[in-house]
Amino acid sequence: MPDTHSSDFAWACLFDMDGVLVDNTDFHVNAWLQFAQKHNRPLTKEQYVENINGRVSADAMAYVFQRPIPPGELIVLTEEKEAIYRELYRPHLQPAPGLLDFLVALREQGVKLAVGTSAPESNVRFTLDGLPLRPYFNAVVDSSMIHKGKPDPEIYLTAAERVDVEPAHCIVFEDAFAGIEAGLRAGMSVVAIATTHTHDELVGTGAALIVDDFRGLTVDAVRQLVTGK
Ligand SMILES: O=P(O)(O)OC[C@H]1O[C@@H](O)[C@H](O)[C@@H](O)[C@@H]1O
Repeated sequence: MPDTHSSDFAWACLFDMDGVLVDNTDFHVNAWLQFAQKHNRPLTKEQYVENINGRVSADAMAYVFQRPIPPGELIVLTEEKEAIYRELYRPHLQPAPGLLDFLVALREQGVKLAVGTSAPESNVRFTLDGLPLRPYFNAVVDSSMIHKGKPDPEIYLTAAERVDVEPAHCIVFEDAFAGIEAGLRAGMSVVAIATTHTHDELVGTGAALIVDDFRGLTVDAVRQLVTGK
């Protein structure tokens, strides 16, 4: 019997990490607030969501300290903040609801899978090897591999290149405004996950689908975003 669901071209799903593979936004918020307080810098949750969420550490730290941070200092400050985050989140580390079943279903259909994250490599190891999720993915792109962070499209364009799928045939899964913009600017369809933002806040971002988590998704529903069927 012919497979009516298959597509005649390769397609890929590119996943953001924080807030998507894991529902950890509150832990990042608390880590940033603790970190800022320690350095006597003013920072609120609202400022975090607007200016830091989903962005690479170079941009986040420049926002917190209101100045560009030289490379050596950036490494030290980043690891200080991320150590606080990992300590807070470690006891709660778990995949987002429905994620594992969804990844298995995609792999069974031969869909290429990649991660595109603004996180540093230390947090990628913590999450992808800690769960472990790395075996599901054909490629992982983190902040050490790119020049410009989200909302620039570089992270997702690099991920598409690594899995050898053209951008128009890629679907990005994102929770952050900066990440949604990065996916759209890369010429990709975006599925927004309503973890950091509410469903209502995500309406009007340009995301093709908005879901609470992966339990509401099927391979067919996302395939339609690239095949247009
Ligand atoms: O959402 P992504 O791209 O996985 O981003 C990771 C970054 O997300 C931010 O929200 C965190 O505050 C950072 O510390 C983290 O590195």
